Amino acid sequence: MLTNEYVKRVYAQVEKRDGDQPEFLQAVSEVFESLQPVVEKHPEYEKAGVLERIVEPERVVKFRVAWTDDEGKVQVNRGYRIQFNSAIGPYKGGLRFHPTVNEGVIKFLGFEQILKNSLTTLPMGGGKGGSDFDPKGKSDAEVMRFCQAFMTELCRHIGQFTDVPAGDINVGAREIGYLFGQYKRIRDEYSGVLTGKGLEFGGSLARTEATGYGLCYYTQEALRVLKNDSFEGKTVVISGSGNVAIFATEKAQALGAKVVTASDSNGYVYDPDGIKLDIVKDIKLGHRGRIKEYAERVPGAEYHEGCKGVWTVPCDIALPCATQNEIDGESAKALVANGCKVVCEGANMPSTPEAITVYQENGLLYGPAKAANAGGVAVSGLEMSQNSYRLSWTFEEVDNKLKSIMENIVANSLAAAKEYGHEGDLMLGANAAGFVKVANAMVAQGVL
Ligand SMILES: NC(=O)C1=CN([C@@H]2O[C@H](COP(=O)(O)OP(=O)(O)OC[C@H]3O[C@@H](n4cnc5c(N)ncnc54)[C@H](OP(=O)(O)O)[C@@H]3O)[C@@H](O)[C@H]2O)C=CC1
Ligand SMILES: N=C(CCC(=O)O)C(=O)O
Repeated sequence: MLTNEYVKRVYAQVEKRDGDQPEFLQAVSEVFESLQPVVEKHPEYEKAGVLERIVEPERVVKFRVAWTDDEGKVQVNRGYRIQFNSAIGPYKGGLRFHPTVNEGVIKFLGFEQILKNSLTTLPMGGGKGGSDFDPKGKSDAEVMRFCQAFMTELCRHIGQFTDVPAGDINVGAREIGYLFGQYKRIRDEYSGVLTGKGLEFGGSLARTEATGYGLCYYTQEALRVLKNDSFEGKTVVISGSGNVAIFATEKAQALGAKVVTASDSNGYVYDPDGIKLDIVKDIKLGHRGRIKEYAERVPGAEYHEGCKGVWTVPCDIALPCATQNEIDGESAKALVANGCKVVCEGANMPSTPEAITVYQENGLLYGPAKAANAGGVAVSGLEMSQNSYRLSWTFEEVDNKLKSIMENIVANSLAAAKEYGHEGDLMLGANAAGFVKVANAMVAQGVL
């Protein structure tokens, strides 16, 4: 609940101005609740208007994307790039291609990205972009033509020292390659303007694995510090079967857990013997199939239509890795009833406020997305470092840096939580720790 007058006043402005953007309001509300003890301790932030400024993007770019499909029919989509905050570095954040994309969704993602990027301690500001383009069912040629049309406009606004996009939902290696090629063609510039690039043209080893691996490094460290426990012998429920889910599964299994689920937007599979990741990779990475196929290929595995049921599967640890608001209050209660003690978020904002309340009331270890899934953007930052050095580090070098960054995020979150009177609160600590660095930079740079 908001009680601090400054926080309440600014949030009321956001509600008035952006009332048609529910996901953005949800993201701001959670952060603002955490920041109340911070602004009370730092009156200089109110004097400098930091909250009023941090909730207003520095720039919103919205553009038409016209392209032709394989039948020669003209298609029109909307493109966005929201350059939210550059106080601590160039704008940095993913691109999402999904029919649900609108300005409010990109603003929630971009706002989360500001604090997430700060937590990595790397010099990256916050931004996000994407389009309502749906790659599902499109040919490679159609995806290429869309990406080329999208980048033809976007390239006016980005650059290695200005704004560095990367992947997110439905933007993977294929899309980044097409986007990179078009940027290079138009700007005649060979630079690290995107991350998640192919290894042949400046990509970083371990970037593909980074978000999922980082989620598990974060969870493992939080379990060690707070519960003197680990993944060893635990049953884990994971949602999604894309980039984050696949590599979270891989690392959780490597750390001794049994992962029993995977999902996509049609439904989920439950494998009591443990997910066979090679089969999931073949389905998803090999031929872009549906997760239903897993149950047809694996004896003993069950397929269930609809995604919500995944949260009724008994587990010790839940790692949501699909999309925002996939766990509501009812699903959170089901998790608790079935023994879940840990929820760490791989997806961005996958828990509703009601779900978070259930976690807190039942004493679950809750690792918020902006901290737990920061491994992806962290290795993106390391890709930018390698591009600047014009050299490549080994997988082990990058993976070791990633693990250290994620463990550091746990430590800094807990230190901030203690400083602001909420010892052990990983959500408040992450919001506070991420915010203070950005706020201090905004104060130092003047009112702009
Ligand atoms: N890629 C990255 O570097 C990072 C991603 N994230 C976040 O992680 C989450 C997953 O992203 P990523 O793995 O990259 O994306 P992918 O496109 O690789 O995978 C997304 C997965 O989530 C499922 N999904 C997407 N939308 C919905 C929906 N509305 N309902 C149910 N399932 C859905 C997809 O199923 P289907 O195939 O049927 O659509 C797919 O299995 C997102 O929240 C993203 O913002 C966070 C940090 C970094
Ligand atoms: N989609 C991402 C990754 C962003 C990036 O690597 O720039 C995220 O942090 O949500």
